[in-house]
Amino acid sequence: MSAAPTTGVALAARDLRREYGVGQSRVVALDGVDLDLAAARFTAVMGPSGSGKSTLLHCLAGLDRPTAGAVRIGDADLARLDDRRLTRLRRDRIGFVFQKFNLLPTLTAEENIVLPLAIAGRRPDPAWLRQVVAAVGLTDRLGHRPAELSGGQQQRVAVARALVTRPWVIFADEPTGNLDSRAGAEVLRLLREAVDTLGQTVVMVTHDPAAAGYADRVVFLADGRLVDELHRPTVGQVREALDRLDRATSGTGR
Ligand SMILES: Nc1ncnc2c1ncn2[C@@H]1O[C@H](COP(=O)(O)OP(=O)(O)OP(=O)(O)O)[C@@H](O)[C@H]1O
Repeated sequence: MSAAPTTGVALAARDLRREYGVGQSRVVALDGVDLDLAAARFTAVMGPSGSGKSTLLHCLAGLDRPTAGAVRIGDADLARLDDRRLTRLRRDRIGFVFQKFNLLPTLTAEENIVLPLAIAGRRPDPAWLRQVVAAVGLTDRLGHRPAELSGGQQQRVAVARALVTRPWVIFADEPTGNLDSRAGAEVLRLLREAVDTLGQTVVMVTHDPAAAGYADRVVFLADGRLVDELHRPTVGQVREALDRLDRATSGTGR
């Protein structure tokens, strides 16, 4: 497989649909989403509850298969991969940061960070590992287990774990949802720095306009469709766009 793209389009979705259930209980979670994400950019996905943000993230990241449509990440067309290849692509080429950190409690911070490499049977590149650990500010905490770290430090371990494989794309689902605003800001600065200094591509779902204010681009979903987007927005502009969306979707029953 090729190296992570740092220019051009890192990820492309075409006419993405995801339906759940059948008959009366059928729900159209994604209703024809087209999205190109530039490499080495930070994109935030926002929208009202139930608008399809998590479904979109899961389909883009190969955690869920869309009902129809295509997703390309780097040189891979996800629909063409069988389950084994998709699992390998997720392990080697995609980084994840979840709201609930998802660290293994019995492993130290360092062991958690290198876990994706250990699972893949690869050794960490010592210089890269040092750079990642220094970037997340955890050099003096590497021997601690998650329970001995603050929430913000645990999430920084999770960001380092996502960075260590040099993935094509890091997907972050509400990464600051469990953090106070100061720890949340540290994690967001870290993601921003990964984009600016390492050329990392990051996609983040968030409800928080302040978090979206760190992004290069914010796309807005409503009823499973992309309905608006902002480039390099201020937090105020994100709030205004969400207010517009609330007014436009109120009364639609979602
Ligand atoms: N496994 C599932 N089975 C049935 N319906 C589902 C399933 N997952 C999601 N949905 C439905 O699909 C729609 C989109 O859900 P999704 O979780 O993607 O929205 P969201 O924008 O992430 O919401 P939130 O902000 O509340 O997390 C919702 O109507 C939801 O009820």
